[in-house]
Amino acid sequence: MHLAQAEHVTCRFGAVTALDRVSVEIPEGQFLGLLGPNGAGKSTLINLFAGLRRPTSGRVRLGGRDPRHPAARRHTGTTPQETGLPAALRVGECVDFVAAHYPDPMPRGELLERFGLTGLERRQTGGLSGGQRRRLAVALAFAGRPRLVFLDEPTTGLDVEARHALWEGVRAYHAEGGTVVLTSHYLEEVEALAERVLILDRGRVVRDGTVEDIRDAVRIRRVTLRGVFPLPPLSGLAGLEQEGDVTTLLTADVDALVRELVAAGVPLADLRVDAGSLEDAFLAITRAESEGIS
Ligand SMILES: Nc1ncnc2c1ncn2[C@@H]1O[C@H](COP(=O)(O)OP(=O)(O)OP(=O)(O)O)[C@@H](O)[C@H]1O
Repeated sequence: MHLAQAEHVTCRFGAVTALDRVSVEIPEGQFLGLLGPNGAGKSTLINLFAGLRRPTSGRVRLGGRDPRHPAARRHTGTTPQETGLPAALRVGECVDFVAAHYPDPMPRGELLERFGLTGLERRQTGGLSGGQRRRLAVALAFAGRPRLVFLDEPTTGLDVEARHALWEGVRAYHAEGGTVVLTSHYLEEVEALAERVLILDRGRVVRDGTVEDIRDAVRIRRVTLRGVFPLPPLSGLAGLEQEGDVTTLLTADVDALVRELVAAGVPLADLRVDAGSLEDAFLAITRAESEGIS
């Protein structure tokens, strides 16, 4: 069953087309990573599903209904990119206030524990650190035991420990059958968690598949060499990283690259070839899109 659907959705803001005939179906239980460069339309799509906007054309459905209808959103939790919490309210009061809107909320203690916020019930939200505040905002999306959550950049501004605490909570929710739509600029998080990845670019869906599908579609490989040497001009190079005496070359054609290196007399010390990451594939796809060669 599909919990949420967008059918040929276009959303315009004046002259800007934020979404251009986007269709996507979100089945129950899926962990979907929504990726795209800045301004690709990710937040706009989430806002449509959250019932905050209506599309210029096309149709958006949540549990088979228009998401602007409150009943359609009863089983949905959302953490927008930016959230404001009343500074004078205590953490526990915030949770109780949100939980009161739902028939079967998660017990306060359990919710706070899931997101590493135990012991902060009596703290006013204005006295929380930025990371704690963000985690509370994310936790609130889960207060009503939703079937589907939309998390727009939930880990922005969190340190490593806080990110782990947050992912533990989200992972536990998904392991129990919860459906997650996540946008994040941390692609290694999406790579580790998402079962499906949808890439938007300038309002259009440019890729939709599993992490493996996306990586395989571009077949980017990471070729690593050790040593200090001048690099010759290389054709078909999709990226270059240099750290200390380790050079990493990204390419879709390892054979041709190695031939060029050999021909130029580059010493192939500690040569390693690894599969590219989701981030490598993402950058190759969005670069190709912006150059109009996909
Ligand atoms: N309320 C609005 N008024 C005018 N333009 C808007 C509005 N909301 C979004 N846009 C424009 O629509 C496009 C898509 O924006 P959106 O915020 O959905 O992108 P995004 O993929 O979430 O970007 P980011 O990664 O930067 O958060 C952008 O060009 C943005 O400037």
